[in-house]
Amino acid sequence: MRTPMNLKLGSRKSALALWQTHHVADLLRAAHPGLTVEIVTMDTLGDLRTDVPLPAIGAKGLFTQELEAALASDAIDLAVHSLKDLPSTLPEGMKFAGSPRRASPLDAFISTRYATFDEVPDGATIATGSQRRKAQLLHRRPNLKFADLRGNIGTRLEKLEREGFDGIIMAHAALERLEMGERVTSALPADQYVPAVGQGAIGLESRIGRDDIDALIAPILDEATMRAVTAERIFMRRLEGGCSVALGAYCEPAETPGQWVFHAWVSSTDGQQCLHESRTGEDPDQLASALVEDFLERGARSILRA
Ligand SMILES: NCc1[nH]cc(CCC(=O)O)c1CC(=O)O
Repeated sequence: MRTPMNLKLGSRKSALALWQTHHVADLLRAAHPGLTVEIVTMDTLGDLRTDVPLPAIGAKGLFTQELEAALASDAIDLAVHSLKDLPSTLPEGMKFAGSPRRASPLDAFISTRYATFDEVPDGATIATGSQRRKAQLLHRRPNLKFADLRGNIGTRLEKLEREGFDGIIMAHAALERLEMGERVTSALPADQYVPAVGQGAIGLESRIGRDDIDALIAPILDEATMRAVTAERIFMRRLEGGCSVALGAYCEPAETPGQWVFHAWVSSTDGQQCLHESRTGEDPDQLASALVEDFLERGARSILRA
């Protein structure tokens, strides 16, 4: 098989995207001494429209489409995404090629006033751009106020200070990767605040038929991460849930070897109508399928529309 000697990785330009792409480049160079890696950066629709809340833009693949066009024309060989941003159904000719080892999947609470989310008093204002996070917080604390929060990680931390929010919620992995882990006030437990599908994982995307790329990336993929995120994406695909609905799914190894726990969450955007369950079993895909069928029977579709 032909191994390309110069590999072109496609990336967004944000600090987090670049960190993740450089991480993939380092892993690939370590696995293939002599390989040269070039990083091609581009803006996506989601980067350009920072003025609008994400659900209002509405398009699928907000952070991925431009990179997919580059894959289609072989301008890049591999696109490096946050897996969370990669839709469950990809454009024709594209595939989810796998993930290296996942970082923290958790949501982080960041505040200069309160040590934990539970200490935040009624009436306080929490900022987040995510419908899922808002719904999960509101479910427990219906008297909180919310503000929208968009932009890259640095911008969001600045807004916490400048706008005087009582707290913000962001992905723990993003702060860790950017060496701002000390900014995390406390992490929200995954069984209560079920993370987004794929959160904390890098998602590699390639053009179907590039067997050379499959062979090249095989040594840097992580089996346990891929079993978990593949199951989470099964759950999401069946519900057609994108980033603008309150849907969470997180699969992790159980304490008993060979067992997995699948945490699932579907709710209305105000968090009032909610399906929430953690189930243990041997096969992540089967846990996802069984849970999603149960949730559909219990009205998941109408709850997500509410
Ligand atoms: N759509 C935003 C987005 N996409 C990926 C990450 C963080 C990294 C990750 O979750 O893997 C974020 C920021 C956030 O959720 O706070």
